[in-house]
Amino acid sequence: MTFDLFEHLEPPEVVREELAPGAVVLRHFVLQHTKAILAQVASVVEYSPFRHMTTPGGYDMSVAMTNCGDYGWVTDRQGYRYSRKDPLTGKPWPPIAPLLSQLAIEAAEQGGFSNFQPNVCLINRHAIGAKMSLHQDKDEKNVNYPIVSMSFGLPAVFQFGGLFRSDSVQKCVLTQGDVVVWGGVSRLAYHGILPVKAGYHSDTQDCRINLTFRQVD
Ligand SMILES: O=C(O)CCC(=O)C(=O)O
Ligand SMILES: [Fe+2]
Repeated sequence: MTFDLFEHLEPPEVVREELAPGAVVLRHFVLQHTKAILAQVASVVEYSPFRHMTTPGGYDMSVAMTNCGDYGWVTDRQGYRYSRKDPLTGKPWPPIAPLLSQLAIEAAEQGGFSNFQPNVCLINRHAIGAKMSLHQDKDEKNVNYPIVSMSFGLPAVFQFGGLFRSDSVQKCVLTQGDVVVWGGVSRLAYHGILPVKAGYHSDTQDCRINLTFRQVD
């Protein structure tokens, strides 16, 4: 018989924090699914391992990445793009598990976007010190769909700005189970992650895991 310590606990209360028009943080939205989601990440990683990709400018990214879905986001000296095949394995990326798509769709709905059918899940692993500089997610053919981002493990400071790199940014700490949804007039907002501070999390040890769901076409 399996015994789940948390089986009888009430799901945690979801707290909404509006960041900007079309952009919201849903605190704890996927917290109760952490173990199942991280198990799915582990099975993706077995098939398509984490790797440090190279930017078009020739720098290795500090964040290690992999993908699941019909396409995966990749970068190398040739540029940023979506690719049907994992360049490391030469094979298609593993599929997005139904639980992951379902939760991403529900989060998008809570964010006010009811038309979302994700076909890419980019998985980021931030070791201590890893960061993601301010950028726009703009490699998707269709930017009418939102981005849904789920965070696990070590906390990180998420920066969320405006449509220009020079716009001021809001900072918010994302912790395990938090989901950020941005779309509509905020879809092309600049955002990033400050270097992850040293720490230990019992579910992810010395790293942060982030999943961003996208519908690229
Ligand atoms: O790690 C995060 O919270 C954001 C990730 C991100 O912006 C991206 O993968 O494009
Ligand atoms: Fe991004």
